[in-house]
Amino acid sequence: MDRLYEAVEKKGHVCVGLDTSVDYIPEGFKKKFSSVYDALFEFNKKIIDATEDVAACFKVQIAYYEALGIEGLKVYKKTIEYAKEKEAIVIGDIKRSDIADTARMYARAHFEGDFKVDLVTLNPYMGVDSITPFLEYTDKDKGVFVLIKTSNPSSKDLQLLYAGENRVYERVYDMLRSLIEKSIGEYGYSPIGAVVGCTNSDEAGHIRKRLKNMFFLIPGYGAQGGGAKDIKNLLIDKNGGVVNSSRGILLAYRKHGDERFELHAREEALKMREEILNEL
Ligand SMILES: O=C(O)c1cc(=O)[nH]c(=O)n1[C@@H]1O[C@H](COP(=O)(O)O)[C@@H](O)[C@H]1O
Repeated sequence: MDRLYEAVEKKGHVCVGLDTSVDYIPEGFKKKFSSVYDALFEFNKKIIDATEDVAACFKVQIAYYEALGIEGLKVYKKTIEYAKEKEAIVIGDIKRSDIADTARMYARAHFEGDFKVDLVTLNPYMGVDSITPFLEYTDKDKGVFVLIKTSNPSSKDLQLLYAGENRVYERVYDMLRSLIEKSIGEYGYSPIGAVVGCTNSDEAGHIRKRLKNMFFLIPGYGAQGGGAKDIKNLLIDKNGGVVNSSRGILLAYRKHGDERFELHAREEALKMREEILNEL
């Protein structure tokens, strides 16, 4: 998390989401390759090349690759490796949750194995023992983002319910608090971060105050309606979070009526960075 904090200081708040659906690849570009998997990897490479100096990190959403089977997972692996070659910080958006022994295998798969990344997203629904196996890697420079208040409309179905005096998402924080407090890094953040969408403007200020020492992964920007104005209340002293945009960046070219996707992705990422900084 310290490295992510430093990346935000250096490059701004943008996290480029590589949720690359094959349908997002321009036809002209796709035609240059004999397989859809090559097209997918080359598309990701060009997006990484075009945005690496603007992006604090990349988030690779595994579902888009899993959906294509083994060959898709090879592209997931190669995409992570390519970003790592560029010394980028990579979040594996895997949203896992399972009993401790199984969680240990997920942790091994995504922190040590073929799909090795710096940070992963976790679903806290199964309780603290589904999270702790991942924390065995925090001394190896790894971290996690736990879903707290997500960006989707149905996040209110469970996360906003009261469990006693506090809402469920606050209880998730309370469940993690002692682990957070014993692992604070150089800039005041734990390797246990929080996913908090920027579509929750009513709760944003309260969430930021309540979730002490958690660095935020903030999705919902652009395609889901979140904007720069929604970010300010989720940050502290202009840092403390990265803001993800996936479709907004990958598909920026479609607004321009040409296929220069890397150029438009870069422009979109620059614009997003600027818009956020202007609000802070
Ligand atoms: O954990 C996430 O990244 C996540 C949490 C959340 O609350 N909402 C959310 O949209 N996401 C992810 O963030 C990305 C959003 O994509 P876009 O809406 O295209 O920018 C997708 O990869 C989602 O899976």
